[in-house]
Amino acid sequence: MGDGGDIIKEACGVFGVRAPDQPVSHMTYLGLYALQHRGQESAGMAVSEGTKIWVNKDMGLVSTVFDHHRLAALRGHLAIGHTRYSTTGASAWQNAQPSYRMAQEIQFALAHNGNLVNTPELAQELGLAPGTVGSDSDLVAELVVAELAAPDAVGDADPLERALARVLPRLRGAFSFVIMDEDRLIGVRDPNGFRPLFLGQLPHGWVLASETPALDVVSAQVVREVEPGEMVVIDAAGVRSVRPFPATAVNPTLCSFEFVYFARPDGVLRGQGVHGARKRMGMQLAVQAPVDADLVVPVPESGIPGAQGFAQQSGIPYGDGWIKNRYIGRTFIAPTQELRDNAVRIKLNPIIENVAGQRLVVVEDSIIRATTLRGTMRMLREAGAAAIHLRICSPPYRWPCFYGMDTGDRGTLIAANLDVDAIRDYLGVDSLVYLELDRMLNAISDEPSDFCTACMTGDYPVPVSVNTTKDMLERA
Ligand SMILES: O=P(O)(O)OC[C@H]1O[C@H](OP(=O)(O)OP(=O)(O)O)[C@H](O)[C@@H]1O
Ligand SMILES: NC(=O)CC[C@H](N)C(=O)O
Ligand code: SF4
Repeated sequence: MGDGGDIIKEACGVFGVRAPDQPVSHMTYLGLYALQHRGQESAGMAVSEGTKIWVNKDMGLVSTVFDHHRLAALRGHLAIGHTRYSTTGASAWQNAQPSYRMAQEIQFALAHNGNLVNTPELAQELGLAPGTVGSDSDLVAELVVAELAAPDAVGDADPLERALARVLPRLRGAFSFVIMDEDRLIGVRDPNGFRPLFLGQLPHGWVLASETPALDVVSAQVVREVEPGEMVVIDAAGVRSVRPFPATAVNPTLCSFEFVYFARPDGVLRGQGVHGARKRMGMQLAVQAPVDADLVVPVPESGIPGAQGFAQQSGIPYGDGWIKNRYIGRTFIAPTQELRDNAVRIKLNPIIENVAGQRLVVVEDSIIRATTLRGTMRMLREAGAAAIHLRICSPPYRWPCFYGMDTGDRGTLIAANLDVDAIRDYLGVDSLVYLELDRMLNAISDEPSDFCTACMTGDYPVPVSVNTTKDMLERA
């Protein structure tokens, strides 16, 4: 199980709004707050007042970084924002987003959800000295600057759009971008659409966001998803759709783990409610692996809909096994194994009267490095559970993700190193069953082939290089 020094992380959250005469920085704050679960390391926003773009970002949660005074100073009609989980580049202020540049008298800022898989090649093409940029996202800003400065760019009617049209097709991997200049809001989704991106409408404006709950909180109507391989340009004239990628590159493979864990359950992806999909995963588990038991309990929080589905399908009563401390976020983001272990103990405390003497079905969304379940299963045994039957709403997570989740090396992934029986013994449970892949995909969608499943199958939709490391741009 590795040295425990790697961090398992998930996708970032992006938000953008163009709404003249509206408090766009406050709206961005609300949107980022709704996307906090996608990134808890740093938060930032860029706001345009028409001639200048102001950037404010810092390490920490959205509510830590921004207060009323900071927001009040950020006035304008256009803003983008970001909540970060680092996948390329250290978790440090200089890699916080949005990235801002001013080149050839053109200002722009960009925020990125996803992870590029050709970062070393792109950095080499640019001839950047090591350490010039730390993250793949900042590298994209540098690529745009280089195109703005290209001799044949001089005099172009729209240098930024021209630069994007030249840069975007060179990027490989996962990227949902929100980009702005002084007056335009731009959204881009990679040809695979690994990470979500939605377009929403206000009475007098437009919004882009990683997930639909971020549109809900600013009272924007969901219009549609930005399509894989699409760029939307939003200005005073409305929304314009551009296709910067060759049609042959478009191959929709949305991250299936968005449905399992990343996305908020109150959101909708590909027209499917996430809560409903998780519930169906639990129902499928009950069909695949029935068991005689007294109570179905979820591992809060992402295991809850699956446990509800398992209980409904099996007829076994549903109950609470733990109380979750409401002041703690997601746990596997802490930077050391010791902190992660402690976070689990602080986050979840068993309800002894519910579990003592009971034969339990415990439902969880996923096992990555098993920090959560090692802690929570120990708690259940200490609380006197008579039996523990563990059911997981996804297949074993055996392969690293290179598309926006930092799973370090394979040594950190428990299912890459132990078979299911050995994991059952490691966790000290009576039985352990993972949901079969087909059942998981059928629970998600009527079109189950249109998803990335690489971390469960090793089948990577976009080829990945084994030479990429998180600090590849920062090494001297
Ligand atoms: O096997 P692990 O390495 O522990 O990772 C998997 C666990 O991490 C997540 O919980 P998290 O606390 O991040 O979020 P949640 O509150 O949404 O369940 C997930 O729901 C699993 O419980
Ligand atoms: N998880 C993400 O989407 C991260 C975005 C980007 N790769 C970064 O590390 O900042
Ligand atoms: S490898 Fe897994 S986590 Fe990464 S994009 Fe694919 S399905 Fe999602």
